[in-house]
Amino acid sequence: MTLLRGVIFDLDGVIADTVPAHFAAWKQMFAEEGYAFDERVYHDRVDGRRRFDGAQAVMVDATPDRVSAAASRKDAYFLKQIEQGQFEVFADTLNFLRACRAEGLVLATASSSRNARLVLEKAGIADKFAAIVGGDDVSNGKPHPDIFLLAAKRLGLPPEACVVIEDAISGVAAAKAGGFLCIGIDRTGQTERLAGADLIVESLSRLKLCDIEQLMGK
Ligand SMILES: O=P(O)(O)OC[C@H]1O[C@@H](O)[C@H](O)[C@@H](O)[C@@H]1O
Ligand SMILES: [Mg+2]
Repeated sequence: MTLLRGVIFDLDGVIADTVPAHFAAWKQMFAEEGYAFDERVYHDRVDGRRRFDGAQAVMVDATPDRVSAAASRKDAYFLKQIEQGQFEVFADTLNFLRACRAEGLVLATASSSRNARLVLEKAGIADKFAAIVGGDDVSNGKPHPDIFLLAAKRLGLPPEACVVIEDAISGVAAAKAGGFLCIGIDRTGQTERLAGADLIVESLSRLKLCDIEQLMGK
C-alpha cells in the first residue's frame, strides 16, 4: 500500500533560489535601522518566518509600528529584485516535482512569504500545485504547524500521508510540530542546522520517493 500521497514544499530556498534576494533586502533594511545582521542571525531568527515576525525577532526593542514600516521597506527591496527577474528555480526541485507528479502525488506549497504566488507565477510553475498556502492564511506562522496543517487539509490528506520539504530551522520545527515527516534540504553545507528533520539532503536530486515511503513506514 502506498503511504505517501502528498508533498508539501516550502518555497524560498526549496523551490526558488530567492534566499539571496531576501537576505540582501533584510540586510539593507536592518543596516538602515541600525541592527546587526549576518547569515547566522538570518538562519536563527528570520528565515522561514513571516515578514513581521522576522523583523521583530531582530528589532527586539522597536515599537510594532516601526517594525511594520521597516518590514514593508524590506519587501520593496525584495520585490525590486524579483520584478527584475533576479532568481532561478532549482533544477533538482523541478525534476523532483516531475517525479512526484508522475507517481500521482498531489503537491502543495506552504510558504510564509506573502509573495509566494507571485514568485511561483513568475517562475511559470504555479499550476503544478493543487494548493498554495501563504503565511497570512493562518493565525500563527512557522514555527507553529498551522500552515502545513492547512496545506494538508487543502490537499484532502492527513499529515501522515504527506511529507514536508523545508530548508529553514523554523520550517522544520513547524513540520515536526504538525506530525509530518520532514525532509530538510540544506544547500549550504551546514546540515546540523536542520537536525530536527527526519532526513537531511543537500539537494533533491538523489532523493527517491521510495526512500521517503520507507521512512514513513518506520
Ligand atoms: O516578505 P515575504 O515575501 O512575505 O517573506 C517572508 C519570509 O518568507 C520566508 O519564506 C523566507 O524564508 C524569509 O526570508 C522571508 O522573510
Ligand atoms: Mg525556505
